[in-house]
Amino acid sequence: MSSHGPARPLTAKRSGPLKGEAHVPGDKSISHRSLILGALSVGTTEITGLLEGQDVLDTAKAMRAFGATVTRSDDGVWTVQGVGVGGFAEPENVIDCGNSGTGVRLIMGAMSTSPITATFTGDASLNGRPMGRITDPISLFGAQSYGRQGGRLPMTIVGAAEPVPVRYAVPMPSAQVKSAVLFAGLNAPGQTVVIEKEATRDHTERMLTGFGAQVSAEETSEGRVITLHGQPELKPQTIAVPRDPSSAAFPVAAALIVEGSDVLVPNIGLNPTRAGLFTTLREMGADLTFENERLEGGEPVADLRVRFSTLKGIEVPPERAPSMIDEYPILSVVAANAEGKTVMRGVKELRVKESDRIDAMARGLEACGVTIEEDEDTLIVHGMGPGGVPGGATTEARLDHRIAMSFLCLGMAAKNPVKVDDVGPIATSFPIFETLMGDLGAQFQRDNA
Ligand SMILES: O=C(O)C1=C[C@@H](OP(=O)(O)O)[C@@H](O)[C@H](O)C1
Ligand SMILES: C=C(OP(=O)(O)O)C(=O)O
Repeated sequence: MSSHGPARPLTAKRSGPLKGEAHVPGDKSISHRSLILGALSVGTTEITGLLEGQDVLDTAKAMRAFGATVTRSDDGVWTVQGVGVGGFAEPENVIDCGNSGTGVRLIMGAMSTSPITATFTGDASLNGRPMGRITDPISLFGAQSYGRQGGRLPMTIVGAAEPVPVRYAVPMPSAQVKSAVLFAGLNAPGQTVVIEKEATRDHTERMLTGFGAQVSAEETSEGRVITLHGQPELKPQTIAVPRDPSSAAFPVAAALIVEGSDVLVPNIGLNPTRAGLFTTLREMGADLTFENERLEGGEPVADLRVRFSTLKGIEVPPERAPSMIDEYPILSVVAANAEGKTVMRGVKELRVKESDRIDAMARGLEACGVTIEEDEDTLIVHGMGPGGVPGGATTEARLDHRIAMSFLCLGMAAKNPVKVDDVGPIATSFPIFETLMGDLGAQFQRDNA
């Protein structure tokens, strides 16, 4: 059972050319961080373009539970009146982060160095995901945690009353873990140091600097070493959230595989730690150009112009994985429509997302007639050429928005319709997906229609 109500199936049918502009919602990573850093500032932060998906709404609710005042105006401007670093109040009830790994992990980090106790839970997907990757480093600051077997939610965190600063090498490529440690370090005296072997998305570092914290990053033989000076007074900011490249990935991919398509996806954040998919698609031969490249709020932004293309399979360099980690499901759909095989290695982190994304994509693609090879850390898709995927199956979303959206895109180019058993989870990150794709020309059919 999901916690978002009864399952809502949707079928995607082979669609005519996709045409027009796709205005995708705000960046999910930056939206969570805007709310949390706003709550840790002294004064009022103003946010435009916030992603109003369920994941981010759950983080807004959590920030209220920790004592911040979070409001939305009728024209969609969000304000957060913060309580300052170390100012979190103890929540009166359980914090439900829904489907959001980013939400729960960043908030656990942020509260773990305050003398308060909070209990966290989520939906069936989130309650199955590993939290040891957060409880290990926060225990070094002095926090305690009590969760289910295997470090799973529901979990109670007892924040450190007298936190000490930490030096921590993140054992897996994870921006969530890095960010949780940095947020914990905010309320520890002295310098907290986080080391990452592979660079992951750097929104936390950029935004901490924007909010007035002293943060520096240095490339060394150990990897990227990030140093934060604890107990700053964070200054409220005015934030314009760029549009999410991970959401842009869906109309971009659909346009590449649906014959005759020509789509513009304006104002997309192209932070290099996020843009790996677009590099990969170009290597496959995609007609994808960046127009009007510019800087907005310190982040590179461009309009993406994409046209249907005949693509070839490639080997994706494993070191690129962190910069496109959420895009492998949709890349595997594009790969199924390319000529030759696409090899994706170094992707075992996909197994601990909202679902085991290697298994979810492999089983769904196989059901649609695509040949797959996989091991713990690898997914290989044998392409069937443009429009060559047979389709004609029902695929499982497994409470995972990106799996649901990927299979709908598959259906738009397949010979026979592809049904997704539950598209409810799409509302966590891309609530307007169905309308936006429909406006471009995607053919969807509801069960009762
Ligand atoms: O920090 C973030 O905002 C995110 C980091 C990534 O997770 P990991 O840190 O688990 O790789 C990504 O998958 C997630 O969608 C958002
Ligand atoms: C992995 C994702 O999100 P989270 O970890 O925040 O649930 C995602 O959005 O693809």
